[in-house]
Amino acid sequence: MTSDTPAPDRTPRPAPDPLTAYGWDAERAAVFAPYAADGLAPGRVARVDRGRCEVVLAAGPADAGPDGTVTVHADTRPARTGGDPEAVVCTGDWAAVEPDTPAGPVLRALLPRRTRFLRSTSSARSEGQVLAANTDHAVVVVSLAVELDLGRLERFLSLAWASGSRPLVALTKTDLVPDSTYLVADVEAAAPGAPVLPVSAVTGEGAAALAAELAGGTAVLLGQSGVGKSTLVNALLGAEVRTSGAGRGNVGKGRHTTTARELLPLPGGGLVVDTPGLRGVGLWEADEGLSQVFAEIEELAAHCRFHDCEHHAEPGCAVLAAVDDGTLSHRRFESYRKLLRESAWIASRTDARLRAERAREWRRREAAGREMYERKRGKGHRKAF
Ligand SMILES: Nc1nc2c(ncn2[C@@H]2O[C@H](COP(=O)(O)OP(=O)(O)OP(=O)(O)O)[C@@H](O)[C@H]2O)c(=O)[nH]1
Ligand SMILES: [Zn+2]
Repeated sequence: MTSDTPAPDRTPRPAPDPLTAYGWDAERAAVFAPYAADGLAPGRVARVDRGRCEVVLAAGPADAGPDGTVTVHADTRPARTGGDPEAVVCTGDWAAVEPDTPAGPVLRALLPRRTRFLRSTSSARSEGQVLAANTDHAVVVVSLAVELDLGRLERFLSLAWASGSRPLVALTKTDLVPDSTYLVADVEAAAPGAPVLPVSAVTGEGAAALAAELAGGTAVLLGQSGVGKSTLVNALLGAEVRTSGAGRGNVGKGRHTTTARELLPLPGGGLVVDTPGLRGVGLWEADEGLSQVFAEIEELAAHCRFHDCEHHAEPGCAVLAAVDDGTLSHRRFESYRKLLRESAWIASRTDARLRAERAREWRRREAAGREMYERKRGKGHRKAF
């Protein structure tokens, strides 16, 4: 191609990659280049179940599906995990697949994850369990039909932030409350940095706005049972899309489609991951998320006299001062402390190394506290602040 020709460029463009609808982009293609050179195909994991997974690949001419993809089944054991315990295949992963081996398609490697939802395991092992990978949006679903539990909302939001996904709050069942203005305001105050969308499956309010928010990526829905997650997923999918997978039948030898997958393309663009284990989970590795959810408290904490202030009774604590003068609500402060404690407890339970470190830290603090106390006593008066 010459750069000095004024005529419009009429070179034929390649057809859009069918995997684009599944989140394939230039950056992923660049990371994948060495695998492509090895003759491997990129695919997105749509479901994992007992050592087997479903992977969506761009279809060849022989097995053209309606959207240009084909779903294949493979073992979840990729060849190159580098011993990383987190490198266990999960829904949403991108993989390098050798499509045609005598044993069927084989996963050769996993691409690095941009985001992931982790759950700490109940065992003593320190690694978490990955529930979903490469999600861009985390929709925290809250029902307006029952009393708002802002503490629970804050917990889900910290999980969302910690995953690396962009949080979004969907307030469902607005048709059941006469005026949701104050409820929306309360939720907004508890969710800094996250858009809050009131929706109703009955009136259709907010459905288009939500679809527009999710159009550009992969979303997961989090929330308590009964808040309306399935209803929301169905509304996003539309009835047609749900059944179209079943109508596809067999494609190609040894390959077949399935309706059981958990990675569901939305008609307006984007995908939703609907993994049973992901809907209402406990807190795991959410410290980073907590500082996002409680951004204003972390900001106050920067002004505490001691940089490691725990906001209990320390002198010069800016957080306690804000609670005292009413700028920080007591409820929010307590919620912050509760979630921090819970998060630290889970971390310590699952990580012996951290436990040992923490014991050392407490000993150090105790000694420092004793020393300070002795010094104060020695001076015979309390320092004013
Ligand atoms: N009035 C009203 N009812 C709704 C709305 N959305 C969901 N519901 C009802 O709420 C109930 C629970 O909805 P689901 O979508 O099953 O809730 P879920 O969050 O998926 O629940 P789990 O599957 O248990 O996690 C159902 O009876 C729905 O019909 C809404 O916007 N308005
Ligand atoms: Zn403090």
